[in-house]
Amino acid sequence: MRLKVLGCSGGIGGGMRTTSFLVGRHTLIDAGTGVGDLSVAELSQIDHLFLTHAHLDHIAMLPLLVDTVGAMRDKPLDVYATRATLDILAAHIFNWRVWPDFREIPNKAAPFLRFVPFELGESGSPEPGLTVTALPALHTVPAVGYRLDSGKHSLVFTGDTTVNDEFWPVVNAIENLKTLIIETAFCNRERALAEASRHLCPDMLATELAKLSRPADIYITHLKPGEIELTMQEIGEDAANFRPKMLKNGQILDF
Ligand SMILES: Nc1ncnc2c1ncn2[C@@H]1O[C@@H]2COP(=O)(O)O[C@H]2[C@H]1O
Repeated sequence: MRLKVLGCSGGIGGGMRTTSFLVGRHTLIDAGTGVGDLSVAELSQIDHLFLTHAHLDHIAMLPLLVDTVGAMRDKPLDVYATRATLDILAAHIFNWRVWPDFREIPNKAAPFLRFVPFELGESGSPEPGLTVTALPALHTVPAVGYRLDSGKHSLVFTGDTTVNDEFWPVVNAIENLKTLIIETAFCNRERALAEASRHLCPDMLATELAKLSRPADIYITHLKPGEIELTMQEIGEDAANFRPKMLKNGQILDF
């Protein structure tokens, strides 16, 4: 199975895109600004969107996606997230004020958009050769990470999270773990902000990675613009033995 990074930055500008991964041809993980780089034909092929949480940098393109391709498709776009996250989207985005409620357009019986509750620990298979499982995450709003299992290897994405002891036993039990994409939003100088906004800084990342008991290729995501180089330098110092690499926009990861 193939994952293409459409966006992995903690902000925008200068070619940066916020979080979205295309998995296979029909599945998205999060719908940040990177989704806008797909062609209309590619956008129309998206059948399944798994959201980690409701923050704007992870959902920004969902309203535009469904409006752009809805009429070209013969089935709804299914959005999988916890009930808590779906409730936030219903109340604050698809509320007819910020955006029309595409769960009722063109009609409730055959809508362009469908919400599918997908809770922590739940697994689903959106396309052949891909099983998605929701993993624990701790953020300022309800959040999950995801395990993507091709049957051969698993790739784990933390989503936005801070220090979380519940996450690591689940990851350590994944026998076919190949890749871990983990966030580090801020540099060490911004530790107070990392704690307030429930993210990680390099020092916290090192504490977290010490809980990983399996070998894995480790990629860093969600670096905030303006402190990318410093944060990666600090990661190189604080977590050197894990050889973390910076995840890049456009990068392809096979698993
Ligand atoms: N006190 C705060 N709590 C949460 N987020 C904050 C705060 N101050 C600034 N932010 C920013 O708001 C952003 C919301 O999205 P993120 O969680 O990616 O990252 C967060 C921070 O960059």
